[in-house]
Amino acid sequence: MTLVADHLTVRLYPARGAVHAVDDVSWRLEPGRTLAIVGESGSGKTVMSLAPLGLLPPGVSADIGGSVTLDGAPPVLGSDVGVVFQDPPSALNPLRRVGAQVVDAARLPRRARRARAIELLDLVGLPDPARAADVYPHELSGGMLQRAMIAGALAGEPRVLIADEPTTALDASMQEQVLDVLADLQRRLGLALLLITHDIGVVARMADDVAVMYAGRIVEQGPATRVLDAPEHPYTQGLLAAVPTADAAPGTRFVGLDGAPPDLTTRIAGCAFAPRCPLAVDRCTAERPELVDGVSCHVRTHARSR
Ligand SMILES: Nc1ncnc2c1ncn2[C@@H]1O[C@H](COP(=O)(O)OP(=O)(O)OP(=O)(O)O)[C@@H](O)[C@H]1O
Repeated sequence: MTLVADHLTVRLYPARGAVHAVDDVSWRLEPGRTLAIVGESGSGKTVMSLAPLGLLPPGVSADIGGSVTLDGAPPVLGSDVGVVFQDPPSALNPLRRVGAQVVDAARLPRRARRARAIELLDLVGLPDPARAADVYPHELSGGMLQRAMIAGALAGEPRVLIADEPTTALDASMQEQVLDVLADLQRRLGLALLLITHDIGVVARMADDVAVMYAGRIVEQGPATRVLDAPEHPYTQGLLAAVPTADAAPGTRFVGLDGAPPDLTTRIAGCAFAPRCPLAVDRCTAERPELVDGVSCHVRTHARSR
């Protein structure tokens, strides 16, 4: 089952005004593959991934244009697509046992719930799953909790897992463990993984393909090896400039660039990166570049066509 975003646009309406959070992005995610979404904070990674499933920031409404479909139909949260959030302690209820929360997304009769929770906790490699099911969240380490969150995301037997910064809150050894669990599950269950990350090490280790977002748009997209080893968009080059990429360890984060991303309350006519771009020419501020062979840049496209 292939998850496809087709000209997806998301406009958010917080209490005042509108935010062009996602602006005409398209991608495909095949079973068993990992697509990493990278880009600075605020570039739209989370909204792009979650808004089509009805998951919006609190108090915000949205207009969604284009589509996200799984084999042609809108995906159902839980049973088609599971979501692993960034910060397990805040995503879990401290007053409910871990096992009960793990099976929230599964429609099961009461007496089957504990056994299923234990099965799921075992699937994600928790050493004593029966005990883990009966404890409260504060009794588990951060890494264990994140695994429990992954177990919960799998309760509805989804074909796709969206993981939003799944290792950011963890120390280095826990990060490795959680990535091992994700890679292992993917192999065993044939899951497709949409991985939102700031971490080049995570991209290098996990991703088949990468989409680089800037100001709600995809500026570069392609096989992870190509994008990491030979980035073409000036923004991707800037992101990767200061770090070794080939065998970056998990925990190696993208560096910030000088300057600030644009205000997304107004629609940008040209290339959103033009004001910060060392290569920008007049055309860049006037006309939005298309994504051509995986790169959305007038200067690159022009250079290639010569
Ligand atoms: N609650 C909100 N109210 C108003 N605007 C919001 C809200 N949440 C997100 N946005 C806007 O939507 C845009 C996309 O945000 P999003 O969270 O998807 O970015 P992100 O790339 O996932 O960032 P991060 O890496 O920090 O999670 C940003 O411009 C942000 O300001």
